[in-house]
Amino acid sequence: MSTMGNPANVFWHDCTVGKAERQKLINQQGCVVWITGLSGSGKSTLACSLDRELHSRGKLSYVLDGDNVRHGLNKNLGFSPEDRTENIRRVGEVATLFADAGLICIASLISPYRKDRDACRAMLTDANFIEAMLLSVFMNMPLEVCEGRDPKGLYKLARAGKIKGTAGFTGIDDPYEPPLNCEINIEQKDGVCPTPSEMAGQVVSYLDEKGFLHA
Ligand SMILES: Nc1ncnc2c1ncn2[C@@H]1O[C@H](COP(=O)(O)OS(=O)(=O)O)[C@@H](OP(=O)(O)O)[C@H]1O
Ligand SMILES: Nc1ncnc2c1ncn2[C@@H]1O[C@H](COP(=O)(O)OP(=O)(O)O)[C@@H](O)[C@H]1O
Repeated sequence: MSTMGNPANVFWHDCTVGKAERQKLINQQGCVVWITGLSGSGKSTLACSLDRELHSRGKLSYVLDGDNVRHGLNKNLGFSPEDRTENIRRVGEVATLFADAGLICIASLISPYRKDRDACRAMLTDANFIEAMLLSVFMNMPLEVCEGRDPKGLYKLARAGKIKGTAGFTGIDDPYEPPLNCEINIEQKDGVCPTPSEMAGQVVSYLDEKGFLHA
């Protein structure tokens, strides 16, 4: 099975209910909040906090978390560079469908390679709009902080050379390429990390300011 290009003899079929009508129905604009950062940087924490905050405001959102998606849709993928690229591509495609459905899709993945994140942004850039429908959030936490948290004990395993398979562990022996430009940068101030609700608040303010919270 080839994942490159479009299969032959396959044609696009449009339905009469369009994105604008769906958005009007739920009074919001479909988009993707893409959270990237090292393992332990707080991606899932922010994703859940943001999901809850949007829900409490009557906005429909859905979280695509790397760890969770790897239990189903992407269960055949590992952590080689090729597999990570395919992981991000598939989640990017699913997130694009959710955004087209009118939802605020929160994608939370390490997504370590710039070219893969750029490809997702390109999927979500509509020629009719100046701004992309993807809002990139960088969990800009130092490796020492992430490693200090180590809730799953994976950094410990990585340092001991016990991560199985051919792939390295991100930040230890596999690269993480920080975004060159992101819409939101979450970082510590005076050595203190913002709380989950402060981080979510930062994203909600941005979504509100850009008009995504109304049709
Ligand atoms: N080798 C290696 N490198 C990085 N991460 C690893 C690895 N092996 C397993 N894990 C666990 O997988 C979670 C990251 O999955 P992602 O789909 O977000 O990764 S990626 O975007 O494809 O790089 C990651 O979850 P988070 O800690 O939530 O980031 C880890 O729990
Ligand atoms: N803003 C925060 N302040 C303090 N601890 C946090 C914060 N965000 C996350 N954590 C803690 O850090 C650990 C890793 O968070 P998690 O959201 O699982 O990260 P990731 O999804 O990037 O691996 C968890 O134990 C979580 O409770």
